[in-house]
Amino acid sequence: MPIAALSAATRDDPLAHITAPPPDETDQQRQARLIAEAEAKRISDAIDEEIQQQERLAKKGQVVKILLLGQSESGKSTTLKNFQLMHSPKAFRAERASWRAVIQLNIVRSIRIILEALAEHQAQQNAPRPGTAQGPSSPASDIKLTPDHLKLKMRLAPLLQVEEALIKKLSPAGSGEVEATQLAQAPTSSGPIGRYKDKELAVNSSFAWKGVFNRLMNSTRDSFDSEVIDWDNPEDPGRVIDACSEDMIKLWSDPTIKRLLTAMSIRLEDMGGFFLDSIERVASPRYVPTDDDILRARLKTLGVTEYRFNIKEEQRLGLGSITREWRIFDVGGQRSLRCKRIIQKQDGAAWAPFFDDVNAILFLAAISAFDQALAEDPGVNRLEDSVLLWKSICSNPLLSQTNIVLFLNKIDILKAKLDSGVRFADHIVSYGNRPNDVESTSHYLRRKFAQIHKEHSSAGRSFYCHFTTVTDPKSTQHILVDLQDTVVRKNLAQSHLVG
Ligand SMILES: Nc1nc2c(ncn2[C@@H]2O[C@H](COP(=O)(O)OP(=O)(O)OP(=O)(O)O)[C@@H](O)[C@H]2O)c(=O)[nH]1
Ligand SMILES: [Mg+2]
Repeated sequence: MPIAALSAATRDDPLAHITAPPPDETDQQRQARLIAEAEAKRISDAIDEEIQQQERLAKKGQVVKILLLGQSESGKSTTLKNFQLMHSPKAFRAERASWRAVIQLNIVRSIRIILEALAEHQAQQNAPRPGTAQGPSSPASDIKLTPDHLKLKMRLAPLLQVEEALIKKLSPAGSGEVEATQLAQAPTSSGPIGRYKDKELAVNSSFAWKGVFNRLMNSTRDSFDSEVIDWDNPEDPGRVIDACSEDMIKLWSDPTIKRLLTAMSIRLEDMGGFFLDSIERVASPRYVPTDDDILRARLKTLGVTEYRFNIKEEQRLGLGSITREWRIFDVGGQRSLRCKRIIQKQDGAAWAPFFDDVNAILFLAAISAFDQALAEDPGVNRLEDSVLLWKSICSNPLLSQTNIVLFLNKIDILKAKLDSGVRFADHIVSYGNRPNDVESTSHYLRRKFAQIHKEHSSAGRSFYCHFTTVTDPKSTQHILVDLQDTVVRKNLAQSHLVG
């Protein structure tokens, strides 16, 4: 056909030229051609739909859902940070500006606890009340504060105003996402263990607090962006913290104050967000948090947060390389929150869409907390509460098919506590006169948790348990790789893909 015979549009499209119907096509031929084309389209659409369906199914099989459970401060969010550090280190590091503010808040909280202890001691010295924790015969009663201590206390007072500024910074106006009020509450009279624990900054699930530093969060750069922190801003809380750093060091290293804190059973170094041993570095004007600092920072979770990672499995299980999406749900462990949630789950209500097809539960128990009370209920021993929670998870019929991996966490604090002379058997009477060392106590607890698992799990559920210090990224990441393997293997076995 001469080019001149084609329409302008067809001339521009060489394919149209090839597929165009013959110019001398009869009505019959045209009819047959249209039927053939319709049939070809039907087959092509069916193939497309089949491919899409396969993709959907494949995707479904490749999503792994993990639920982090355990009481408040057991280390759930810290475990999640380890996942982030492993699988999206850039995003993890891009949040450093936000964590800097949290760490500053953690420091102020530690100082506040000391200043409140000094005030309490001072009040007791001026007007001793018999029968209280600091009555005349208490271990603290012979500790005398000097005028220098009181001057130090006054010089550190501006730090308390910094607290307010930091909370404001971390709670964007009108977001409704952050419940920061708990930090400024008056101390309760629940004794040394529960006294200070309820004063914490807590964030809601959507992490709007990090939005303040959004530019940095979205950055793909691995370096710290000096645009995000206005180092020269006179309002930057870091300035007051820097100005107070020498006095903070003096306060924390003072032997009388150390003795007073011990006498009042306040072990700041065991609490989350403890940075007083690194004040010089952390309070320095251009401080940028390290990975370890972020893992040690404390920010309480409210609600549920979902994180997604793509995890590539290299040649494991002989199936070649495959990328799976992992969804990890971090649940606030404070008692009121978790009870409500679990009840809701048992009712099959609000949480069902999240958790019905969870592949594994990662349960954390802070076994160093054997001598501590719950912040939310000072009459309850933390370890006992953790064991009861473990029992309720193992025996929950809705979770009977879900694999559970147990992390007996905070081994480092357990060791430090026992080494400092705290006796395990004084709090866990059933321990009897076994050795007061980390090896014996941790294995004793492992057996307890295993026994409950055996008695309350459905038949055939395996017991997976690790001793962990999740603030140590190196050892934790080994364990998480192991966990990934276990979960994937179990998942495949349940889908009858492997034996
Ligand atoms: N030394 C030490 N500190 C730990 C360990 N695990 C967690 N922490 C610290 O304990 C604090 C509490 O940990 P989180 O991960 O916030 O606890 P959580 O279970 O998420 O607590 P909620 O959000 O209240 O449910 C943080 O400051 C952590 O850095 C550990 O193994 N050793
Ligand atoms: Mg948390």
